[in-house]
Amino acid sequence: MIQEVKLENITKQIGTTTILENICLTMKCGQIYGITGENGSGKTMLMRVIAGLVNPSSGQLLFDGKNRVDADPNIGIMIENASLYPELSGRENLRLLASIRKRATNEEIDQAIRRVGLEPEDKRTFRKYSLGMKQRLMLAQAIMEQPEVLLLDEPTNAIDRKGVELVHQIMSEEAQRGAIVLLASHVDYDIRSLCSRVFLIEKGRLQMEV
Ligand SMILES: Nc1ncnc2c1ncn2[C@@H]1O[C@H](COP(=O)(O)OP(=O)(O)OP(=O)(O)O)[C@@H](O)[C@H]1O
Repeated sequence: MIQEVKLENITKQIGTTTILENICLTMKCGQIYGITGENGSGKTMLMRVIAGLVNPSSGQLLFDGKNRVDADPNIGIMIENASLYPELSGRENLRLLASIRKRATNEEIDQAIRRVGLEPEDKRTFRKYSLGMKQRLMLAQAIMEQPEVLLLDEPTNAIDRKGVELVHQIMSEEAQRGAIVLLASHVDYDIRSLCSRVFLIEKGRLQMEV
């Protein structure tokens, strides 16, 4: 398990626009961290940089003091617009994604689907899922490989009340397992009830602890 993820002066520029500016952040295993901020403030971009989906323009991202290549961190990410195949069932989608890294067995995939309150045997295609079901499946995808770092971008915005409690429970369980959990959310309740530390991002700058 990774003990610490450290961001040192992470900056991301696209063209002449600075999207993230000198972000410094240290996250420790077993903790849930929150990031809140207005639309367009940089929350999703920060998640993408930590996940390795986007390279920072400058600064360092260290996993137990090592760069990504040397540390090879196991990162789970739940992000808006995740591309799942509309014509495949939930289980088929996750099996396809799991075949890339081969870290989760079919049994572990089914377990993750059950954990989010869905049914692995459900034959319905992803296209026919409700918004909340889609979001649950994306959470199952994020946790199925037992990640060391779990990044959740607005994980509850389409989920019903009972589902929200379930998502909170899963996040707590993941932290108890030793994962570093980072949650981006506008939902005050999510942030306050779960996170040991909460940061505010404003125009790409990580401001203060709320
Ligand atoms: N590929 C891109 N090219 C140019 N600008 C981008 C790109 N991706 C994001 N941005 C810009 O970066 C800024 C931060 O976007 P980001 O999606 O990280 O915001 P956010 O805090 O997650 O917002 P929301 O709460 O709406 O999800 C925005 O101004 C956005 O327009």
